[in-house]
Amino acid sequence: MTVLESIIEGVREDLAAREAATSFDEIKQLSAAAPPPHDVLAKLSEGGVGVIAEVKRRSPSKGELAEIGEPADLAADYAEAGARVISVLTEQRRFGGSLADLDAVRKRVPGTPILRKDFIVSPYQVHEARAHGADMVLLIVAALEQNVLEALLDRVESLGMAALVEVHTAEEADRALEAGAKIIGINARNLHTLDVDRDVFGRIAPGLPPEVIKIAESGVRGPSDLMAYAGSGADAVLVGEGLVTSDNPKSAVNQLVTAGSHPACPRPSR
Ligand SMILES: O=P(O)(O)OC[C@@H](O)[C@@H](O)c1c[nH]c2ccccc12
Repeated sequence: MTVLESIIEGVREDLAAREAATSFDEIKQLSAAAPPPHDVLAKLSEGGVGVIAEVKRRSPSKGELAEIGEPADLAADYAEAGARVISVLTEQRRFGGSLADLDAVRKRVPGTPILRKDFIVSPYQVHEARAHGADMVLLIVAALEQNVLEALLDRVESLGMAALVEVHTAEEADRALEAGAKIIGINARNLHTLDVDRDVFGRIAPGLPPEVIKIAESGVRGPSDLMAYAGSGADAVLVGEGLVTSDNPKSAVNQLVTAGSHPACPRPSR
């Protein structure tokens, strides 16, 4: 079993427990009653290279990353420093996240779009994300059959949310396009082995249509990595570890935001 498969096994067990407590009909009603979602697509199209800053407590590759006191405080720092979207990991077993973290962040940064970062395998989780105030969810191509990917993408868009469709290979990128993805995240980390290869973005992104929003995920250590991804056509970078392990996450975000809006930074092609 690969790392991805074993994570998903745990996710399905935890999901079954939540489904037993709150029915699909109930979670649908809760999602319909939530305040309307932010327009993530517009936010990511603002020009320059944006920063998606992640609230990440631990990771399967590194274990405990940082003692994140209050995720809401961290998120407030990210937002004040100019992050366009805040990503909150809600997977519990490997990443130490929770829907409670999502709730806390939502409450603190009402004006900033939030990405629910989890291993989404069922429409239940999409409604759950919306019910807890998320504006965007992650859909990992490697984890989903094509028909399931397409059904989940439709579900996300029908709720007015955006999907970050994650790929790691050119074949997965073709599947993402086939499904109609508008925002594609190219993850430098292989979720089967956890190896990071920062060149993956530069190999795949130039082959994507210009209108697709391209996000470089993982392995960003600072402004020079952002500039390199920008040179290959990134609209935004998604950063976790480099921020939570920094002495000053707020200034780390600020440095990335400054680099992404600097005149010398290559512009996205759209
Ligand atoms: O901590 P990093 O290397 O900056 O990476 C952030 C983000 O890309 C990473 O957390 C991630 C990308 N895709 C995922 C899928 C599931 C869980 C986590 C992820």
